[in-house]
Amino acid sequence: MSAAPSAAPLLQALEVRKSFGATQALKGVDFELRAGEVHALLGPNGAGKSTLVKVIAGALRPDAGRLLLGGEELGRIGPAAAHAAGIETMLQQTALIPDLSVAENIALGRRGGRGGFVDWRAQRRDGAAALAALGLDLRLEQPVGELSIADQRAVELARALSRRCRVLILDEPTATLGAREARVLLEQVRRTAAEGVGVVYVSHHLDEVLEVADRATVVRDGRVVEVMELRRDGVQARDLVRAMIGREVEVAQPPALAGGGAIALEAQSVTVGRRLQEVSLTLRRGEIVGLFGAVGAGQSTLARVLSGQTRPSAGSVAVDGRPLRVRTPRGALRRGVALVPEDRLRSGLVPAFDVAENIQLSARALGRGVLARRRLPEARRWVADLGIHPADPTVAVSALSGGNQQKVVFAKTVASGGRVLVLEEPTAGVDVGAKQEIRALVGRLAGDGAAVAIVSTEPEEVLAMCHRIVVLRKGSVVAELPREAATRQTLTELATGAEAER
Ligand SMILES: Nc1ncnc2c1ncn2[C@@H]1O[C@H](COP(=O)(O)OP(=O)(O)OP(=O)(O)O)[C@@H](O)[C@H]1O
Repeated sequence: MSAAPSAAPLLQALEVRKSFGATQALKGVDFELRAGEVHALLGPNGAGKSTLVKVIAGALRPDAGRLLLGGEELGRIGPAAAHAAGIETMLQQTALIPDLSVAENIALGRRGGRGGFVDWRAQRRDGAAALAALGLDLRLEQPVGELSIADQRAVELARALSRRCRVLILDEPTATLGAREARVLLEQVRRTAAEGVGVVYVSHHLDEVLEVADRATVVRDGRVVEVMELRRDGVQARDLVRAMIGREVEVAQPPALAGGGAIALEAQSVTVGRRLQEVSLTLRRGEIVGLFGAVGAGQSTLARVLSGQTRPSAGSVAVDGRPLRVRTPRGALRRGVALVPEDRLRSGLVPAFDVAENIQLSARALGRGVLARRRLPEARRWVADLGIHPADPTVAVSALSGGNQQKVVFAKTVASGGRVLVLEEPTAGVDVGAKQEIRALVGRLAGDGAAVAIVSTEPEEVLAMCHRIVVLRKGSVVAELPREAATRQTLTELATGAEAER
């Protein structure tokens, strides 16, 4: 059943309003999704994208407005009813059961046959059909826990298809994937839409959006500012940026190297079990070094070793010439080493505390906090520098959108006064405007003498920020190159070993 995008709306949201206390997250939003289309939802951090998809998925009750599915009023439904109506959400973390097989996971959550009996044969047939529709060649008996993250995502798509899902909501679905796997997933998303599903695609990755989506609705400050046709010739990322933030954003260039600073950090023959083998590396003051690799290549383990949070099984790390023998983030901070981890939940944000308190947390733990009366002005500076929204440091962090929480994590770590900064995916989930602000700030910190390591699976991230790029594959360093010698292509080839295979 291959369907071209049809013009009649499959899902309509009309005049949807939603407030949280004084914050009006949605100020009367109209949104329309057609069967068979991939429809991107774009906007800066805090624009209201997550709020809108939660309303559509029945997870949040709107204050006003209507939802229609196939022309019929959905009313005020909860998550279970939305699901039963054919509206599914794929979360950033997979929602599969690792011990169950591919077939069982695909069948999961489906109603049994008549009389409650599960018709296993029919389910296997459906499962196989869904996998085939996505172009997947997986064994139905294989436990899902043995699959790569990329294949697990694909099984989730197959599950949505086999459930006859009508609306599928994807929120940053490639977040945990490397570049090559992300492309495969985008193709599978297209195939899902080709089966007649309406796909809502929320992402800050504009190149992915241009590749996968037919249309985009751009939201800013709780309102729709534009609905764009993306399949027309000549639509480029910068057109999306202009619609999202109302101005053009310059492409960041790495800052000029401050000159051969002293060695701040030195790793020698670091090995961690089978995850990292004999990695040696130096970081100089004033220098920004990229640690680039595909997901699982070892760069996250290296980040934890460099920041003193994982002890290597062999080899050593020295900071300012002295061995780094710490185990906790606080211990590392005492030695001036700070890690901004990718996972905000592990990064010690206290949701109930306000933005200013969170920014001060690490510094205070070290006895370096600013005086109480200077706390707010200091926090206001961060809020302005990074464009944290809402621009009020007394708001609880739990009330911030995901991207804005990421900015607070960043501010908190940098405010702790670290001189060696290990930043994991520092701009993941933040909008294009804030990306440039964070990149500019990292450049200033290096200019002031900090040594910075940027850990990323995204070529753009290291190309935009770093003076030098170290490429890892399967736990080893396979190349080290100056920024001028690196391109997206060379980095991807080195990281995947594609070059070696040719
Ligand atoms: N549970 C909540 N309590 C209070 N305010 C909230 C809550 N959830 C969202 N908000 C506020 O509503 C606004 C919209 O947030 P939303 O999460 O929808 O933004 P978003 O566009 O998804 O952002 P991001 O790109 O950062 O994920 C923001 O100002 C946010 O701070």
